[in-house]
Amino acid sequence: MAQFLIVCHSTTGNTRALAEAIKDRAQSLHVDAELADAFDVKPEDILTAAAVGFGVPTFNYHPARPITHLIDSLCIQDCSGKIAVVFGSYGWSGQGPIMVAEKLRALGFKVLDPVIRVKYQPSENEIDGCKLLGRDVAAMLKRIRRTVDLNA
Ligand SMILES: Cc1cc2nc3c(=O)[nH]c(=O)nc-3n(C[C@H](O)[C@H](O)[C@H](O)COP(=O)(O)O)c2cc1C
Repeated sequence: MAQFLIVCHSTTGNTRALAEAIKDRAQSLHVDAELADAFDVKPEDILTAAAVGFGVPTFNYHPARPITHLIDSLCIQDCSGKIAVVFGSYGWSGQGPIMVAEKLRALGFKVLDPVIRVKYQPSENEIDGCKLLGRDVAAMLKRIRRTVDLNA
């Protein structure tokens, strides 16, 4: 799997549009980024990625189940220092991404700000915000790679 794995659950495409923007910007900066549906991702795919994006819409006042199921399966693994970004579309309460970010921090992930929440379909400005997040992840991964190269 990719160096930057973006895992997404999206029923009507709103969260997926955010995920695509993050992935496209990271790829444009020559980062090995891949977008996958949560149903197709295994815990080991997350453990081998250096950075992980979680696209999580809110349903029934909770984060989408396929994403929490995946995160719960990571609980006994060491995720400390792994970079994460969290984002998702919502309709009225929108707590899904916040709850996921808290879970990830408790697991040791370094969750970047901002956790992006978008009401229903993203606007162009909101897509631009996702592109900035993709750029930030790319910059961090490049910095890590440079440090590893210098120490080799
Ligand atoms: C059955 C159902 C339950 C929902 N529950 C919530 C909710 O509790 N809070 C909220 O903010 N939005 C809720 N929504 C709205 C969705 O989060 C919203 O439609 C979102 O854009 C879906 O994103 P997606 O297209 O990526 O799946 C609900 C939508 C459906 C269909």
